Amino acid sequence: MPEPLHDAGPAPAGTEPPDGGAGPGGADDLLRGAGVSPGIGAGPVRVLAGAVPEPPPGARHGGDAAAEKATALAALEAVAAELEARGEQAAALGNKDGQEVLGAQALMARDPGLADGVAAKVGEGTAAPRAVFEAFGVYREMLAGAGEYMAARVSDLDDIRDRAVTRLLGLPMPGVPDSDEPFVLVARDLAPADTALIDPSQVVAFVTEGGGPTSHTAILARTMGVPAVVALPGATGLPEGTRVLVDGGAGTVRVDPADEEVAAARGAAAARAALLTETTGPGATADGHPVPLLANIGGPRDVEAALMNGAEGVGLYRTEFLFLDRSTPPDDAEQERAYREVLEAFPEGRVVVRTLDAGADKPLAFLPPPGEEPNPALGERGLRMARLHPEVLRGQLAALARAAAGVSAKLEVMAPMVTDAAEAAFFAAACRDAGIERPGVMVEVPAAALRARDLVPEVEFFSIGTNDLTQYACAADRQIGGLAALQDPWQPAVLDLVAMAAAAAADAGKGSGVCGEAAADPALACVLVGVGVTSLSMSAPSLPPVRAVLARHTMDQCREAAAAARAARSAGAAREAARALLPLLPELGL
Ligand SMILES: C=C(OP(=O)(O)O)C(=O)O
Ligand SMILES: [Mg+2]
Repeated sequence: MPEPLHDAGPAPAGTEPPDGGAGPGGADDLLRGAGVSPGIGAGPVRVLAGAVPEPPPGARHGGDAAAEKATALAALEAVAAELEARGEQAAALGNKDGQEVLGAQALMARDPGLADGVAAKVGEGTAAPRAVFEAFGVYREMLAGAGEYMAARVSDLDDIRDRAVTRLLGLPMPGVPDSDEPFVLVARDLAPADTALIDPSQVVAFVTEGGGPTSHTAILARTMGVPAVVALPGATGLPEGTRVLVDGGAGTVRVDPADEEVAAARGAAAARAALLTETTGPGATADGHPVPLLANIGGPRDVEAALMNGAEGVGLYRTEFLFLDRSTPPDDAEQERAYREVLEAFPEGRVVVRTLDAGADKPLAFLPPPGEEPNPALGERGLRMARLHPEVLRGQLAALARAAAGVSAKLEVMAPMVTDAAEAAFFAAACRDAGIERPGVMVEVPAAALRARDLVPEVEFFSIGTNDLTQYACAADRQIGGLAALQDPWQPAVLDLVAMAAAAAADAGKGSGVCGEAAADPALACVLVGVGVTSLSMSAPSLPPVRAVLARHTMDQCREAAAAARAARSAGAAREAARALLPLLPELGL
């Protein structure tokens, strides 16, 4: 294995070395990945099954066509019934759209034309799994060629086909597994669609092989308050049902933990949580500089956690999270409802809504990229996608303006993936045309940070997205777990870019917040404040530790830590230099 060059980021993933003090069960039982959502979760492993293999072409059945046909049709009926049941589960979780999509899928599975196609293939001697696969193929081609809207339904069809083929081949079912007890969800990676139906009370932790600290899995886990470890090689090799103890702060997974170890870990987590509730009220440094602490949310269902953790408003409403599990564009009334519900939850507060960030790590079936993209993160996403579909942008802005009418919360709207002043001006004009007075932009492309002075006159505020800013500054795809050490916002280059954006905003008398995951690291939060950012937004469970740590440090301490971090030559050295100047909260392990 090559010598690691980057001392920053999580401990190298893998099994702890023999001298690592692995505790009961031996060294081999402690696995290490990157801890991305703190907390303790213990339970049996349930593995999210990977891709379903294509049944081999030319596979023939044994000669009893009638029995083979009955088997194939029974599999389709079982899939339809299962989809309906999942639809009811989704409805019980308040996800009516999910229920609609699943209901439509159940209808497709029962389509008489599809059954006829399967029967005809079986009649020709084709084995049931292959017959189902080929019969779906005919529909697939029809849909794919029937315009953009229908093409988006191909993935729904593929899902039904895969479920039926899986049953017929006797393989584990794709998608989030069912379980009659809370479990640890283990996966190669979690796609947005996989997570749409997760019931947070059933999943006690996430463990994935892929994904970096800013991947979708990490963000989702933090928002849900579920402990998570990503970038853990071989995680999906953990046998189904194995009991594990996940420490989402330390990034470890203990296999077959002793009961006392689970109890001790839970006790420590509870003590830590109790200590954190001692600092309350609006965010501020020890010497009274206000630093509004806002929440990152993905929809109305995250509001409760935001309020419970004392969010002063919303700093990033990721609107694309509302629509990840559907293949049709949301209608105006539906959007307005989802926005108004959040605005009403923060009377007099600030609510920053981001327009759809479709593409790359957040694909939306109803806004597919116009062509094949070898590098989706560098492709059509965010505002670029909105420029390709101006009617979608206009519809969203109009729904936002209507939602804000008559509510006391202050609506601000920002665009993702903005590169230059012309794009910022385009977006601000679209907002103002819709009656939105406070347009802003995310600064998450290095070009936008480098030329922040050109962008700032066009808008009312900046919100710095350190997840993408780090990805692009360090040329390290945030989806790739193996690059976790380079996806570290402590990289001095990233801190320099943040400082440039913050300075440009301050000189223009405007605010600049950070809404990337960097804001959730208490020490880095102090550094960001010292660098000049004026508010911090993060997933709700991260608010108490950041509030507590900020309250222990003066603005001067933050500035000194920031200067020391920026003077360092690596992410690890920057972290160390800053921490040496920040007493933090050692009693909390910070
Ligand atoms: C907040 C950000 O946006 P997202 O993670 O949704 O891309 C970011 O890039 O830092
Ligand atoms: Mg981003």
